[in-house]
Formats: sequence, structure tokens, C-alpha cells
Amino acid sequence: MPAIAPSILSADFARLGDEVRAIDEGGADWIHVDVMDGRFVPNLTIGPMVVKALRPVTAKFMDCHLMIVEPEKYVAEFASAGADGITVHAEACPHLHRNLQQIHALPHHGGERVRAGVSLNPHTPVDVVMHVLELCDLVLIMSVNPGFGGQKFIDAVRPKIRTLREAITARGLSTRIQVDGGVTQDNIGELAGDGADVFVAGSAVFRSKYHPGDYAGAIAGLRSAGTPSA
Ligand SMILES: O=C(CO)[C@H](O)[C@H](O)COP(=O)(O)O
Ligand SMILES: [Fe+2]
Repeated sequence: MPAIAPSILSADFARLGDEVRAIDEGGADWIHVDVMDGRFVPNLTIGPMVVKALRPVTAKFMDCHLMIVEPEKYVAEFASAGADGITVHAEACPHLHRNLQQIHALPHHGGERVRAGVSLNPHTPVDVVMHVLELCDLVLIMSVNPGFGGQKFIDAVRPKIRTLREAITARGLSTRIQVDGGVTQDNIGELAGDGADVFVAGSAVFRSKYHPGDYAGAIAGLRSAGTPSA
């Protein structure tokens, strides 16, 4: 069953709490939070204070995608704000192995453990995670250049999903493969076929062409299109 992670980047920020409540009640599996610093990517969004403010609004898995330089300076703040998963970019981490260990050592707000993810820009080969795969709860394949919602899916990343799925299966790991950027009801089925199992969707939930204004319908449409038929 694919996990659907609506990205609040496309939500109405003036009503953010209500928007998160609506996607939670609409069946979102995870809540995807896009954190941008104006340095790693040419945009600025939100930080740990917003995660902390949203934590009482939803019990769903809060999936924090850190598009920031020097993420090691901020991961503890995200964890104490209530993050369930923290994903850093390989391109921003010269000491990726250490960064993953650092995330795993953080206290989790619910007493479980903080999940650690690694994100790869569209041009970054999957090879960079192969020697840390055992430490990855998740690998995020960026299918747009990070920084903005509403961009077109880059088809050239699809072979990376397949390569990664083969490696995860061969090693008997439970690492999730997340795809982020330009995911729609029209392409989610083939991405699930490639081996992805967590799908970020900003525009396809908050500005769905198939289910306008109906977040539950949009999430259900994505889930059904992304579920391989038996
Ligand atoms: O990380 C991101 C951008 O850097 C967002 O999660 C992503 O773009 C989601 O938006 P959409 O589904 O509209 O492409
Ligand atoms: Fe994202």
C-alpha cells in the first residue's frame, strides 16, 4: 500500500493549522514539511517553530524534508519540535554517515525513534547512499529541482528508483523509497511499479485537477492509482 504524504508547501499558509487538519482527516499517511533556507535552495519557507505549532494539530507522521545547508545544526531542534522523520540532502552533507547517526541518536517526541532519510537531487547518483543504506530509514528521490512546488516531473530519475529498489531488496532492508516533485494521479502508478512506496504530493492534493477542493478525494485518487493491482 503506498503512503501518501501531502506537502504543506502548497497549502494556504494563512490557514495552516486548518489545512493540516483537513489533510489528516482526508486520509494523509504522512505530513510532508518542506524546510528551505535560501542557501541550499533559492527559496525560504518554514522552520522548527512551525513544526512545533503543528504538532498538536495532527498525530500523523511529520516528515521533515530539510533543504538546508549544515543540517546538523538544526536536526535536534526539529526533533524536539515533534518531527518523526528528518531527511537531509546528501549534497549538503560532507559527513553523511555521521549526520545519519546524529539523527538516530535524537530523542523522539513519542518515545519511539526519529527516522533518518537522505534526499538526492535529480542529478545525484544513487551510489552516494549505497554505503550508508543500512542507516537510511528512507531515501528521497527528488523528481524536480528542489525549491518550489508545482514543477514538472523529471522522467530521468526513474532508473534511480529501480536501482535503489534492487539494492534494498537484495540486502533485505526495509528502507522506504520516497518520490518528491511533480507526482500526480497520472504518474504515481508507474512510480510504484519502479519500486517507490512513499509519495509526496503538493499540487496534486491542494490544487488537484481531478478533485478540486476535495483533499480526501485527491488523496484517495493518488492511493488507488499508486496501488499495484493484484
Ligand atoms: O520538496 C519539494 C520542493 O522542493 C516539495 O515537496 C515538492 O515540490 C512538492 O510539490 P509538488 O507536488 O507540487 O511538486
Ligand atoms: Fe519536499
